[in-house]
Amino acid sequence: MARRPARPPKQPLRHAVAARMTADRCPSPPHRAHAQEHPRHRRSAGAGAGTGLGRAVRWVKAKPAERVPLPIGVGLYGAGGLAHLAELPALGIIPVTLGTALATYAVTVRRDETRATKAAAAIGAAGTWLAVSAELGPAFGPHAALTWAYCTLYATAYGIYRLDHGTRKAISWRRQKSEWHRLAARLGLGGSHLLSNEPTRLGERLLVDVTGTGRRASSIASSDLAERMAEHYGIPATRVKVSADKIAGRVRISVRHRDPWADPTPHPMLDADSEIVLPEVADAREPLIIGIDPETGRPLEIVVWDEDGAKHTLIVAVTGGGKSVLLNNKLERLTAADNVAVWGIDVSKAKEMRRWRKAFDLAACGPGDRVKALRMLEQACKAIDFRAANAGDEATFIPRPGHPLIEIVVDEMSALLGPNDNIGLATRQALAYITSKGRSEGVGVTLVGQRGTISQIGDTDIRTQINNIVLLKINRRTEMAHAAGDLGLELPDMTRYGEGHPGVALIATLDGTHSVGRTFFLKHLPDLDKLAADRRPSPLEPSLVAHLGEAYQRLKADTPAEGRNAQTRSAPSSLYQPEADAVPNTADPIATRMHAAAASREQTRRYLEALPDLPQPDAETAARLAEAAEIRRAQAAEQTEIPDDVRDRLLQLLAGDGTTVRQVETALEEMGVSRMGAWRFLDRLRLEGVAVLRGRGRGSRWHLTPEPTDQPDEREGNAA
Ligand SMILES: Nc1ncnc2c1ncn2[C@@H]1O[C@H](COP(=O)(O)OP(=O)(O)OP(=O)(O)O)[C@@H](O)[C@H]1O
Repeated sequence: MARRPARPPKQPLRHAVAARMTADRCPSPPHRAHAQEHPRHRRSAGAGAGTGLGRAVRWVKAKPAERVPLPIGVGLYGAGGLAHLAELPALGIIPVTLGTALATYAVTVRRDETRATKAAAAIGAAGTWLAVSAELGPAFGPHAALTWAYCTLYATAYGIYRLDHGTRKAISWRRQKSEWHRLAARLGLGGSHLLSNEPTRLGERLLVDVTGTGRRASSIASSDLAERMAEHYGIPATRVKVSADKIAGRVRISVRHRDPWADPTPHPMLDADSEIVLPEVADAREPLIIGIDPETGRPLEIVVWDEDGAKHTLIVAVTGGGKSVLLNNKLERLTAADNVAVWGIDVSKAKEMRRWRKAFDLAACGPGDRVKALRMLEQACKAIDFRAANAGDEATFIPRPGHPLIEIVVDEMSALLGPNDNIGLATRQALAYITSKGRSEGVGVTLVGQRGTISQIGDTDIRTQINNIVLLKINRRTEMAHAAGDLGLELPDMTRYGEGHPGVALIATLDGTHSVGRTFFLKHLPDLDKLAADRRPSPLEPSLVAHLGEAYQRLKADTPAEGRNAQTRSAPSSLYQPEADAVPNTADPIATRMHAAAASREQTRRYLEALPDLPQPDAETAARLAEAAEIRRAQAAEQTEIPDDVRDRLLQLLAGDGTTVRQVETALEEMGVSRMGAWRFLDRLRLEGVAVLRGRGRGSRWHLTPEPTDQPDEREGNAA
């Protein structure tokens, strides 16, 4: 059996520690002082050790940017002397110099034109010196005047070289690298190398190669390195962020020397000197800018729509964490967009929401508007069904002017979704439908509250459909897990990140990306009034308006006076009669559950039926709305073409006693026409004067338009 080689004897601990300490103090580049102890430096330190030339080489290599030109200067002077001794012809040197300068310029100009010019100029100057000294001798003139001239000119050139931006950068980079080596030894990262160091607005961002440390980048990122660096710089631990780079063996370290949250950032629309400029007209298809990352100066953005459809967003923070300010920022952008119809709901105090409502398509503001909010959500469900049935070639709804994304914004979500009464139940059901089906039909939801728990959101079915999670100031890390699930454990700790400042927001998406920044300071009510003043709601597509019908028009017309009695439209509590629907206590648990479900459905139905209707608009408004609806209907009919087979079938149905809409829908469904399509075809026939609707409500029927009566002959003929 092969014997394993004997292990070398273990070093005494004292020697090992002494050797490590010497190595740890090692600055870069390597030096002889600890070459014996530091194996990685032994090779380089040994080269040329002891000889004068070796020492000179090491001296130059220690600070190459500063020292390389010095031996070049001496060498060039010597070369001038040799050229004179060898009696080289000056006229031969000049063309060689010119050729070399041109070749150098041509090779380097593509990479960096300034450097190419400087290199060509340096070669030209060196060639000129060689030519002059070959001709005259370097010590030509009284008191070796040519030598003095050379020294003066070279010293001047060296001074210019030291002032050059590139030289200063190289010197500073070398210093940073050697400083990093000293710091790394103190941080337990001996053997690591600085790859880059970029200044940021608040400090610096380092990229470090840690392969030489023998540790994995991920283990270094999750170690206490951030805290130790913060300790070194004397700053809060939250201002140092260490993360593994996407290339293995590298870590990224961001150090914010300045307090990022010291000053609020005014809203760009209210600040003429803002570094971020917001477009006057926003576009829902682009991320909406709601703040700024103070470290990079990059905008803090939130996505409301992408190619996969509308995004549902959950915004969570403790009281005073900055929810309203963030929401104001989002509403400002949504109402500035010409392809978004905002439906705002806040059934709590709704102080801020009331300021924006004139720019909303629909709004429910205040505790008395719970029923209205429910009706709005029901309309959203109808809109989803309608858009799904009339999508044409669009797999996913694409927002554009006159065909807008419907963004339902619910502030104080627990007030709307939390109550366990029948309105609460129906509201949660409607919202669960919207969040699960609305994405591809251009209906998005924003929910705002203090916690991301099911008791606040109301339903797991709603919670699981959220795509964007926005976290502001929170008290406990578990709150992040409530809002973001497992993802919450991987995100920056928002209990500490903002150092207690409100408005510091983390925006995370379910695919794992996140960004952090601070919202623009948009809080004061007069500022909201100023911004909302000229904003008008984006209109829905006319066909959808026609489909939603009178119920939508009434919601639109319902603009209650401020401070209306909160009780006027609240649910009559007497309707809830648990005894009436008592579930029989049977031994079969499935039967008991079925009974309970049926009783609950029945209660909800009775309750909703008994809810008072929204107030009727006044006569003038009603006439205006009816006229507008009629115009839109006529426009839709004008754009409708009836295929011949459908026209024949319709004429058959209309002949005789006429037909009901239901009969037309059923007949055309067999021909692949949607319900909405059936309505449009009937409207088209009416526009053409072929069909007419008689009667109202359920008893209404469509008939062929009677022939004109002022043709007595024909009538008589017919009668005959
Ligand atoms: N981006 C910000 N920059 C500076 N200060 C901010 C910012 N956001 C919020 N604040 C400060 O925090 C305070 C509370 O903000 P906000 O009203 O938005 O919190 P909230 O979470 O909505 O509170 P509540 O739950 O009580 O309604 C504001 O009055 C403002 O002074």
